[in-house]
Amino acid sequence: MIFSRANFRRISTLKQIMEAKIAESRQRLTKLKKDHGNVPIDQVTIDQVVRGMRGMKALLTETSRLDPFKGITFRGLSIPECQQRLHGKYREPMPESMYWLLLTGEVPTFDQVEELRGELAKRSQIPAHTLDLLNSLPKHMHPMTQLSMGVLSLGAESEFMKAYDAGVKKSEYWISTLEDSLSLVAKLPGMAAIIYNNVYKDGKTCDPSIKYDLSENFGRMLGFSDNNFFELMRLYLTIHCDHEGGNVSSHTTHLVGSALSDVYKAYSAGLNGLAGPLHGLANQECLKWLLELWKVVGDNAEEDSIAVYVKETLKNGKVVPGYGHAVLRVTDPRFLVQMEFAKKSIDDCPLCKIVALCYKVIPRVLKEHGKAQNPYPNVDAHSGALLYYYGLREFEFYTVLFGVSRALGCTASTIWDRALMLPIERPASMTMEGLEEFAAKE
Ligand SMILES: CC(=O)SCCNC(=O)CCNC(=O)[C@H](O)C(C)(C)COP(=O)(O)OP(=O)(O)OC[C@H]1O[C@@H](n2cnc3c(N)ncnc32)[C@H](O)[C@@H]1OP(=O)(O)O
Ligand SMILES: O=C([O-])CC(=O)C(=O)O
Repeated sequence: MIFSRANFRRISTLKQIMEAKIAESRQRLTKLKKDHGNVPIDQVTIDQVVRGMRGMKALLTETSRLDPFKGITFRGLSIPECQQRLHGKYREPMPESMYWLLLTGEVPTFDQVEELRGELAKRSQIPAHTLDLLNSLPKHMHPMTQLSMGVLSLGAESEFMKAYDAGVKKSEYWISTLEDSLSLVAKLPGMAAIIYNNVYKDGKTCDPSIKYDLSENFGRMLGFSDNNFFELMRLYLTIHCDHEGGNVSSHTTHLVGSALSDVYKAYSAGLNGLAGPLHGLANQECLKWLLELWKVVGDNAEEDSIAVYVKETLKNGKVVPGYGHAVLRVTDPRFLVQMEFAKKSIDDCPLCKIVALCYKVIPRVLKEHGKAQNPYPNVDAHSGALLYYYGLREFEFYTVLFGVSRALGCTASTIWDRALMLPIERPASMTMEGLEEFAAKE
């Protein structure tokens, strides 16, 4: 069943709740700027300027917060708390509930999740020009390039650009940005499924149904029918959705959006950052690396043979994918929750066993190697093994799943950027000479 725009119904509750929250947050921000605008919160060092601004507090992001030792909280809720409070009638948390939480800061009621689920289903139809574009792309083009192009093309229907051209007031930009964001989030699973079926299957994709939630519809469009796979999708799509504002995909979306580009352009840019091997592409790289390791060490791998393989990777000047993090200094809770999922739901998965063994060995080897600030696994170290177990084995597609999920956080943040009327982002840069002058003064 395809849902037409004629069925379009405004999600009045979501908008009303957001309106009230936004009014309150605007007052808080105005007071903060007026009364405390000059309060220093950080000191910038030369090291931070030349080392990717690591740890520099420079962005306002409301949707989530990352603690180096505790990991991510989404609007104050940890991953286990999200599992307890956002699952609806399922075992794992629903991305629809997570989106409501990110947008409003509140855990939704059952009816509110239903309202959002229905609204997203209604908006899921992909415009003909985007379909034609996706169907015209060559199979050898990386799925992330295809997704980014598809998302960019959706901008032809941007409600924000129409509102901007019509001269809508700045204080109302968030409303059309919410419209665009809901449409983007709704269409992403279908676009991802089209890319998957075009590149790896016979090009045929089923339509989403109002009967199912976003995760089950997505799973079915990818050709799966196992309830455990749908549960994995729920978990995957919620835990990858946001990681505060400084990561490459979220920061890029924020930066491009700050120039008042529509959310399709901003998120397409964010996806291009997610497609880098040090960021989201690490999940594909990790599975590739694990499969090669598996070939070498076999089903009954020993810790020693894994250590030898890891040392070889390091000797060749490569990073161990799925390990290390720019902020985290402990094992990523997103890794742990996936490991828990494997223990609960999967009887015999040789790759998951290798992942568990790697978790014993790699931190020790990386510590000995002495370079990585964080020798522990991140989210990407486990996701591929689970997807592979359920039969989603085309690992070049994995980052597309990440992209479907990250849209929740990136669009929610863009709406809040507009709601709080944040200005264009424009930090200062320095020449080496300028830095040397500072150094000389010291
Ligand atoms: C969803 C996500 O984006 S999670 C991250 C996904 N990326 C990966 O898993 C790729 C592997 N990991 C890495 O490359 C890094 O740990 C990053 C990119 C995640 C973080 O980078 P940084 O903050 O610069 O890490 P850090 O400060 O620890 O780096 C110090 C040194 O250790 C090295 N290092 C860090 N992690 C690793 C690793 N997993 N394997 C080998 N070397 C590593 C860095 O390359 C760097 O080397 P250099 O001094 O020769 O340049
Ligand atoms: O926080 C980061 O830099 C990378 C990361 O784990 C994410 O974006 O999910």
